[in-house]
Amino acid sequence: MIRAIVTDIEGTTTDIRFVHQVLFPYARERLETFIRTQQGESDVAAALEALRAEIDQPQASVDVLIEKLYAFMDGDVKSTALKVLQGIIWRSGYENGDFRGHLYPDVTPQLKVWHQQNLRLCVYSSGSVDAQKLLFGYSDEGDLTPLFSHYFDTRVGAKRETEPYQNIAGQLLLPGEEILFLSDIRQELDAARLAGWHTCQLIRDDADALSDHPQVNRFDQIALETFL
Ligand SMILES: CSCCC(=O)C(=O)COP(=O)(O)O
Ligand SMILES: [Mg+2]
Repeated sequence: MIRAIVTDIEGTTTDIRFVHQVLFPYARERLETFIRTQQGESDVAAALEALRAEIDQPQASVDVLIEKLYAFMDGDVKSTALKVLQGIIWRSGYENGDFRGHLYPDVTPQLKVWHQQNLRLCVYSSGSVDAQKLLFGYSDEGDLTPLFSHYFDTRVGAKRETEPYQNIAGQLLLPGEEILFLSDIRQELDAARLAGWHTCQLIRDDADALSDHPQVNRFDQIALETFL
């Protein structure tokens, strides 16, 4: 019996175009000025130290770090440090009303149904936990953060590896067979299944439909009783 649903964001709850055409450019345009002016702030300084550790260059200058961050953005590298910095930059965009978190129209009604049914709802995204809370807190549908009990990002591990799914199950105090993972990416679903989780692939727009995971186009097509 499914007791917790863990959802990905990009391509699952949210249009990839919102992430790649709105969020990523917003952070990219502001990144260099932001780092140069805010590097003394404790959260930014901590992220820059984390980046030095990620690239194994403890003495790296701010210029080197900025260059590395641009390379990561170019390659859509899911660097934890980059994701933390992007999340900090996005806050002003949400707070100023420059954009709101996109959600496919089928997502919020189904999350509310599952919440009513006392299922635990969680997020696992490469975006930082703060960025996840911003997206759902300033969403097209209002503040949805009360629906979620847990948020996980790459600090628990990379989404295409199995260990993070084992860690998340441990934190939820649930066996894998009581957790359903929703994602558009086959390799993430493969990793979750290896941890014993149930899986369901969201096929939105032109997503990769080649997988042996159960597939749906919308959240309201997810029938929990079929995950035995
Ligand atoms: C929290 S919204 C930004 C998502 C993001 O930065 C990203 O890289 C997409 O990751 P996901 O794991 O949701 O596909
Ligand atoms: Mg995704």
